Amino acid sequence: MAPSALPDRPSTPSPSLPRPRILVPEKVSAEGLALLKAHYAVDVRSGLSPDDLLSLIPSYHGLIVRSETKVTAAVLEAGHNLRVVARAGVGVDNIDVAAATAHGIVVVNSPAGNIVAAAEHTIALLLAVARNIGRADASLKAEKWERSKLVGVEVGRKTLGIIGLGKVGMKVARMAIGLGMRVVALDPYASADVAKQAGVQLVLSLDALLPEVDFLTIHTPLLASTLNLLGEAEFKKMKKSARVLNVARGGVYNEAALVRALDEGWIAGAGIDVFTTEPVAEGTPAARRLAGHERVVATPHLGASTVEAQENVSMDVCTQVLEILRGGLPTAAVNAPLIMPEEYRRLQPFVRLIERMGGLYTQHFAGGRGGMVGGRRFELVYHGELASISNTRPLFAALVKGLVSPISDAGGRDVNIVNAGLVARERGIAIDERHVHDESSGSPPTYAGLVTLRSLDGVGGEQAMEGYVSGTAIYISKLDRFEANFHPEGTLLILHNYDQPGMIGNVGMVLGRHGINIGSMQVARLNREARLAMAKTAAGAGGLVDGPVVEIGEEEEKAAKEALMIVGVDGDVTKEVLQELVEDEGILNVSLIRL
Ligand SMILES: NC(=O)C1=CN([C@@H]2O[C@H](COP(=O)(O)OP(=O)(O)OC[C@H]3O[C@@H](n4cnc5c(N)ncnc54)[C@H](O)[C@@H]3O)[C@@H](O)[C@H]2O)C=CC1
Ligand SMILES: O=C(O)C(=O)COP(=O)(O)O
Repeated sequence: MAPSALPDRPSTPSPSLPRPRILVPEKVSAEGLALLKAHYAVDVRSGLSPDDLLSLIPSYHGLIVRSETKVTAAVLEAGHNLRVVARAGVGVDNIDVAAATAHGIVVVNSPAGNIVAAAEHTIALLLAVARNIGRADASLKAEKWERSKLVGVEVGRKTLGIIGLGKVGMKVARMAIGLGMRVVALDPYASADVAKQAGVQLVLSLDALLPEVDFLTIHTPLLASTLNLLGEAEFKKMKKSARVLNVARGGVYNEAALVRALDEGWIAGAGIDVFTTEPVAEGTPAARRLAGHERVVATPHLGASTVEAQENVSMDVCTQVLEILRGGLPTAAVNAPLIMPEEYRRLQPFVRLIERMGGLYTQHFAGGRGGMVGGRRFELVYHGELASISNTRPLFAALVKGLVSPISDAGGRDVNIVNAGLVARERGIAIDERHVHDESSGSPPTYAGLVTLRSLDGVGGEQAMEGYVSGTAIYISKLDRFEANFHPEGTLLILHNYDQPGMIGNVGMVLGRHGINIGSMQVARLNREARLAMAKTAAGAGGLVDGPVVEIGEEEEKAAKEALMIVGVDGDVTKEVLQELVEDEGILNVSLIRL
């Protein structure tokens, strides 16, 4: 997702708006931060206490953390400007994701940036535990020479058990097979085919796994279902010579039980990188005893701490933060519909188009009044290329965001793709989606994809709008009964007027008097169906419904010449300006649209 592929949003915020601010309370690699520093104010502040974080967070729009910062519900509540929390790594157990979702804050991570590092660290601990590397090093530094006390075991031809055969687990499996080990794994969600191809034997229960293994490693996330997955009963089922590893999360092995298993000799040793409470020195007695145990090789959560992994995760998350703060979509959102990078380029212009259509609906048809959007039923119809897209969740969410953003009073916080579904339900907005594959259905062949938005129970009958994407540019091609072709962008005045001489000049004069610059102007005329309907009504009035000669009265003639004037403006359009415009001869109404 190169920034150059981004649509036409400004690459830096407008100078009149305060620069968005990003807080980085942990060590995050400079490569990614440099990307952000070009656009935003980035404050790297390590060593913050939880109270410091709470008091600082209200002025930040983005927060980038690793595993040390606890992003609690209180922090998310206090961060009323926050739009994104980025985890420069994999595990998000230090972030209250549910609270972030409720507040409409996107949580992103780097799902693959550090898996090699984590797998290699696991292998490092495996060999260190097998060959007593930690004790040997300490002993030699204490000027001892204890060769006979430090005899190890080989890993080749031994059995490694893996719990959690995901990205890290699978990498560890391949490396272990490379070391000549037999690998057995337990993961109820793993693909049997993938496991088989990698030469890993899947088992179905802990009971089948534990008595078999010489080494055991866990690579699951910390979840309610994995907390204390192994306790005293499980350690007792293992061989006395077995050694266990943990480069996933503290708590999957019950720490007190593991200490007891080592003390009592139920197992022979452990290699531990992660603890229930970190840093360990300030942690629980069990965590401290584990780290200090002579049969344990302990490292201070170093699994992801390689130069390469830190560069990867930093680039991954900073690119997403940049994108989100520009109004774009993340590629690895933990709490939002996931858009794969290959889908991103294709969907992004449509997401923008549909969001703008929603904004246009609320501000033009509903006049910015929330009551006219809430409780409504909409139909979103995808034509052309768009009709073949099966994952339309981002498009659906974009419509909700567009409809609700202009009337959102959620403390000024933007509605985004994370909380859009929730917001729609709260406001009683229903959206039906329809895919129209028929090319002859009205989709002009040059359009990459056409979208129709209808309000099915709009006041005064059905209201419809059409838009399309060409390249990365977006256009509105129909607004109710009018054929248009304008970019739904910036500040627009949409004037509904009689199509008579002098209209453009008058509007120009009013705006000029108020120092408002016109950036673009377009006249949208009634579409064919509207003109035909008009003619039929007129003919009906004259009693000549299907007759060749249609007598059109003065009023009908005027109505047949209705048009929309779409004026792109720079500068502030006040209520007074709108009033003056609407008082102009020939203007039926005016709406001010900010997109
Ligand atoms: N120590 C460190 O610095 C690092 C730690 N990690 C941690 O490693 C863990 C794994 O990361 P990934 O492989 O990227 O995650 P992943 O999501 O790719 O894999 C996790 C696997 O665990 C499996 N699983 C879930 N519940 C299970 C259960 N009850 N029994 C058996 N299997 C279960 C899932 O099916 C999945 O295949 C995460 O907790 C992550 O935070 C990751 C990177 C660095
Ligand atoms: O990515 C993960 O899940 C990790 O545990 C890495 O943690 P860290 O970023 O090194 O604090």
